[in-house]
Amino acid sequence: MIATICRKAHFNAAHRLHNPKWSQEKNIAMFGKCNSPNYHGHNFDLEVRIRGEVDPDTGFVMDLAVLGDLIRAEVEERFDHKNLNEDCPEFADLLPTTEYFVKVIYDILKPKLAQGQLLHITLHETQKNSAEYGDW
Ligand SMILES: Nc1nc2c(c(=O)[nH]1)N=C([C@H](O)[C@H](O)COP(=O)(O)OP(=O)(O)OP(=O)(O)O)CN2
Ligand SMILES: [Zn+2]
Repeated sequence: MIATICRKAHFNAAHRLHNPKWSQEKNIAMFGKCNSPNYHGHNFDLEVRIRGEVDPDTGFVMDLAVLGDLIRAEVEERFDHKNLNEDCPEFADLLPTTEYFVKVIYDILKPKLAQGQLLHITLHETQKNSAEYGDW
């Protein structure tokens, strides 16, 4: 039997949307207040979904407590209370948009999963804005 499990997490981070290849005028025209030079913060809500075979001995796709520990160690420790532009090498050459951030998190977690387990990430930047990336 195949099933999907979901673990939620939460962290805070600051960022600025700024494309260094563009003029200041073009950055402001595209990103508006998100281009503010002194950064701004978001309360990110993360949903990590794993789809795979249910182990008949445990009834688990994966132990959700173990998944929670993995998210804490690999995502929260790395990004919580960080300035994405300044503190995080993942964004040295990448705009810290929700679209890119959700793929960064996917790329961190995917190698940690067991063979055959599928991964789908939803990242809520605000209550209104989110992005998804994954194997389905
Ligand atoms: N496709 C994307 N668009 C935007 C992203 C993004 O990551 N992907 N990010 C932002 C900014 O980070 C911004 O901080 C959030 O924008 P906005 O929706 O304007 O924020 P508000 O919650 O203040 O929205 P209101 O409608 O003004 O309440 C922008 N776009
Ligand atoms: Zn923002």
